[in-house]
Amino acid sequence: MQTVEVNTAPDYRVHIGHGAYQQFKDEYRPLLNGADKIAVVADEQAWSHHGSLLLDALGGLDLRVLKIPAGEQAKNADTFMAIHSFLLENNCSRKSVLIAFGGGAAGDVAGFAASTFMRGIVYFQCPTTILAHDSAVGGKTAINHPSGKNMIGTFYQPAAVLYETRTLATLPEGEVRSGMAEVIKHAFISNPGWLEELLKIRQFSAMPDKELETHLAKGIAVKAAIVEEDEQEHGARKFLNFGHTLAHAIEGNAGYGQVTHGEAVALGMVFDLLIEEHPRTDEYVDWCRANGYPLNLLTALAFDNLLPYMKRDKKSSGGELVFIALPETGVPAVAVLTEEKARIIYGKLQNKIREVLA
Ligand SMILES: NC(=O)c1ccc[n+]([C@@H]2O[C@H](COP(=O)([O-])OP(=O)(O)OC[C@H]3O[C@@H](n4cnc5c(N)ncnc54)[C@H](O)[C@@H]3O)[C@@H](O)[C@H]2O)c1
Ligand SMILES: O=C(O)C(=O)C[C@@H](O)[C@H](O)[C@H](O)COP(=O)(O)O
Ligand SMILES: [Zn+2]
Repeated sequence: MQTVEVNTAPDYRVHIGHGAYQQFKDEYRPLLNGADKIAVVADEQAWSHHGSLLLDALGGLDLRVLKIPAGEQAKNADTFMAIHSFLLENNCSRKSVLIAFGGGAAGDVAGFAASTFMRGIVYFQCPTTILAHDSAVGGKTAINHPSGKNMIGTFYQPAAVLYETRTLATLPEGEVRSGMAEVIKHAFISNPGWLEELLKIRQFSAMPDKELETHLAKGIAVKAAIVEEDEQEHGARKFLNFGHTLAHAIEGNAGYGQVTHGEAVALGMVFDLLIEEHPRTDEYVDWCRANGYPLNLLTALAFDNLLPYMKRDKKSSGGELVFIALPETGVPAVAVLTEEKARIIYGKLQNKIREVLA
C-alpha cells in the first residue's frame, strides 16, 4: 500500500493499493461511526463489478446506496438533483457522510453533491479507474453544461481517497488508454526521466500491475504538490490543464461521453506541445499511434467548430485563447494565443497527424 499526503487545509491522505478499503475498517472507522447516515453514490457499472469489495469493508454499517448512470452520462444536473433527492429521502443531515464510488464522472458529480448538500458534508473518494488517480485528488467537483465541460462545480476536498487498485482489472482497453493519458500528462509537466519511461510503453496491457500502481502514485504525488501550492487555480494549478483547452472543446463538440476524457486530453497535448515545438512531440505522436489513441479524429475536426468552446475555457477571460505550453519537460507555462496563431498551430497539428497516419 502506498500513501500520498495532500497538505491542503484540511489535509487528507490518498491510500493506493490492494486492500485500500481496509482503511475504512481502521483509520476512518471513528469518522464513519460518528455519521448519522452513510450514503454511497456509485457508478452502476463500477458497482456491478466491485461494489462487493466496498460492502465487505463497510460491513455492519447501515448504508444507503444510490446507483447512478455509468460514466459521463451522469455528469449533469439531473443526476446532481437525483443525489440530493436521495439524500433528503434518506433523512441525511449535516452529520451524514457520502462515499463516491466509480470513475471521474461519478466522483465529480457525487463530490459536487457532497459540497452543496446542506452547504457541504464530509465525503470520501473511492476511484475505480486509472484516470481517477487524477480526478479523485485535488477537490475539483463538477457537472457539465451543454456549452462547456465542468462549467458548474466547486473546489471541495474529500476526507480521504481510498484507491483500491484491484478494481482496475475490469477496465476496458479504451478506459486504460484514457487513464494513461492523464498519467503521461503528469510526467510531461514534472519529470523528464519518468516521461522517458512512459514513452517506451507500446502496449498498456503488457504493463505489470505493480508498475501501473507506481505510475499512479507518482501522478498523484505530482498533482498533490501542485494542489497544495494553488488549490483554487490562480496560478500553478493551471498546469494540470496541460492538453485540456483543446480536449474539452473536442468533448463538448462531439457530445459528452462520445470521446473519452483522457483520449481527448491525449490529442490536446499534441496541440500544447506544438506551441513551443517541444522536442519530444513526434515521439509522443508515435506513442499515441502505437497505443491506439484516436488521432484520426483531429483530421476531421474543423478548428472553427472547436473555437467557441476554447474561448469559453475556464482559464480564459474575455474570450482570449489560453493553453498550457511546454517549452521543455517539467516546465509548463501559460500561453495566451491569438486566434490566428491558434489556427496555424491547429493546421500544423492536422498536417503532422495526416503524415503519421498515411
Ligand atoms: N475532478 C478532476 O480533477 C478531474 C480530473 C480528471 C478528469 N476528470 C473528469 O473525470 C471524468 C472521466 O473519468 P473516467 O475516465 O474515470 O471515466 P468515467 O467515470 O466516465 O468512467 C468510464 C467508464 O468506465 C466504467 N467503469 C468505471 N470503473 C470501472 C471498472 N473498475 N471496471 C469497468 N468499468 C468501469 C464507467 O461505468 C464508465 O462507463 C471526466 O468527466 C473528466 O472531466 C475530473
Ligand atoms: O485538477 C486540475 O486542476 C485539473 O486540471 C485536472 C484535469 O485533468 C481535469 O480534467 C479537470 O477536471 C479539469 O478542470 P477544468 O477546471 O479545466 O474543468
Ligand atoms: Zn483531465
